[in-house]
Amino acid sequence: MLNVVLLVLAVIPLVILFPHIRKRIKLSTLRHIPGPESESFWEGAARRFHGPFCIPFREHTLLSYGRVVKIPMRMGDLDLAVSDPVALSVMFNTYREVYDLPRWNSDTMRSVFGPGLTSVRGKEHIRHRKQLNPVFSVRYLRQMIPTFNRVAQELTGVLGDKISGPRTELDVSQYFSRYTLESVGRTALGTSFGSLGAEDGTDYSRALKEFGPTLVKLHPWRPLLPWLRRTFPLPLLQWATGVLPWPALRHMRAISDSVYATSQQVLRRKKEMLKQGGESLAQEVGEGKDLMSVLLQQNISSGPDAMSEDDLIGHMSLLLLAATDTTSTSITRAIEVLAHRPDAQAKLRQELLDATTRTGRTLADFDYDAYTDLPYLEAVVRETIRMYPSFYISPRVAEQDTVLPLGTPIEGTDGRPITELVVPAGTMVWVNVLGLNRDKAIWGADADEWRPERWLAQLPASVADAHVPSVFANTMTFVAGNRSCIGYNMALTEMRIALAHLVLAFEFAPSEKEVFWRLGGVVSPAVRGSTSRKPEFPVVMSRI
Ligand code: HEM
Repeated sequence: MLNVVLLVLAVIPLVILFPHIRKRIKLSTLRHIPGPESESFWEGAARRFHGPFCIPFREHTLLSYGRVVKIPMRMGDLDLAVSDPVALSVMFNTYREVYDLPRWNSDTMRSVFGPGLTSVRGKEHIRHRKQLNPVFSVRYLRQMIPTFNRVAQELTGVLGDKISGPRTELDVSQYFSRYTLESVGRTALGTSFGSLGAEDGTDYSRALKEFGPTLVKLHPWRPLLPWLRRTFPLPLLQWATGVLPWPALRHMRAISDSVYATSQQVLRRKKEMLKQGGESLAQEVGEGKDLMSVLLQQNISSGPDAMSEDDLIGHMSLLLLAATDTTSTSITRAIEVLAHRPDAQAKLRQELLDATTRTGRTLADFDYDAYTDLPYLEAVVRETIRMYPSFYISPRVAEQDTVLPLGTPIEGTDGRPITELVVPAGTMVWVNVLGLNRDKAIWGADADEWRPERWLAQLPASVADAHVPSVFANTMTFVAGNRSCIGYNMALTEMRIALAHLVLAFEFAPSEKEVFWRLGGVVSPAVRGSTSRKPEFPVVMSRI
């Protein structure tokens, strides 16, 4: 009897550890891929690669080792970062059902926001995406231009009021954030979050802003979430988040409650207006043309495929989250480079002046085509999102063993060429957005330089020859495949409009304070020496 008990006790750990041991053995095929050193068996390079101040290490890792990078993780695990266009094409096309968001990622989003696009996986994602795709078409975007113009005018009005004297230093970060939140609030949800000049914003806008930095604090524990969700009932987990003495977790719970309550309130009001019909809808902020109103009307005729109230609430919350900081930090990056490059700033301002004079219209009357017909503005936008993507990496996990062919072989650490990657199931494969956007073999020797002029001439043949699987301008900024950014056209439009209004109204020069970039969900600006957790971007402004 004792022997049987001992045997069982010996077998249990083996059963638990077997999948991990098998994965470690399979991972050994990747051992000669170049990458940063591990700090220790327990830590790998995880602490340096994730966390608020990881940006310099991330940039070094993603830009220095070539198109495939091996990143040692905790307890001997390995992640890959891939920027080889052929391998990425195979991931996004042939293996589109194999490489999905990791479960810890979608489970986090689901726990906080409910079932939005980034919370669902596999077939459920395909169904939701099919329902949402049409409302993101350029057809609807064209109708939103007057709203974006109005919000951009509010932005320049609020900033103009803050300028006292010929040159004033302002922290514009919060105002750019409010511009993007208000733009997407009015056009996507048909709701307003109040004046762009209000000092503190609403509970909802604060909750959305605090999500990213709080998530970065909880990141090391996220891999446990799928297991917790499988093991314990949801009400118990929800109760625990409210009582455990863990400030970041409790904060996340408060964020979740606040976002859910507001989205629910907006949705119920919208449904009520829809029931009352045309007159009532026309008086709403979005005049019944906002994406949620369109979606609700589509939903009525969708029969059994109609989205539930929880689905719609999840979509609303996640759309706002995905739309706000990503776009505002891209606008901030553009203003940062323009402040350092007065020549480019003057050239852009001249193009805008010429266009308003030629057409006899002010920017407030510009439509979609008028904005896309400004080559230098377009070049500034493209070059900024190429050089400074809001996400340097995008996560995917291999759900089964796969082989990814490489377009260009890499040299292994043993000096031998590697032509394909044998990727075991369960391996994290990060899409190396930054690496691809700055790949010198694709973009040329000046790939690390912000040079909008590259977009005014024919791009080098190497760009077309690389066949980058991209949704915009051969860059990986919005990723690609069935999980690519659904709102990229809206983001680009908001950027064009904000930059046009800002550069025509103000001149920008760098602050003497040192600005650096850290991870707060997306890559966000901060001031060296400041203790603030919020994004900060001081810039010297004068009225034109
Ligand atoms: C410059 C601004 C933006 C950037 C750089 C950006 C980038 C991205 C990236 C990289 C992804 C893919 C993430 C992944 O594959 O893991 C993504 C997904 C997404 N984005 Fe954006 N985004 C921006 C603006 C927007 C806007 C304005 C909206 C909505 C109006 C939006 C809505 C979404 C949604 C809903 C997803 C999830 C798509 C899915 O899982 O099917 N984004 N975005």
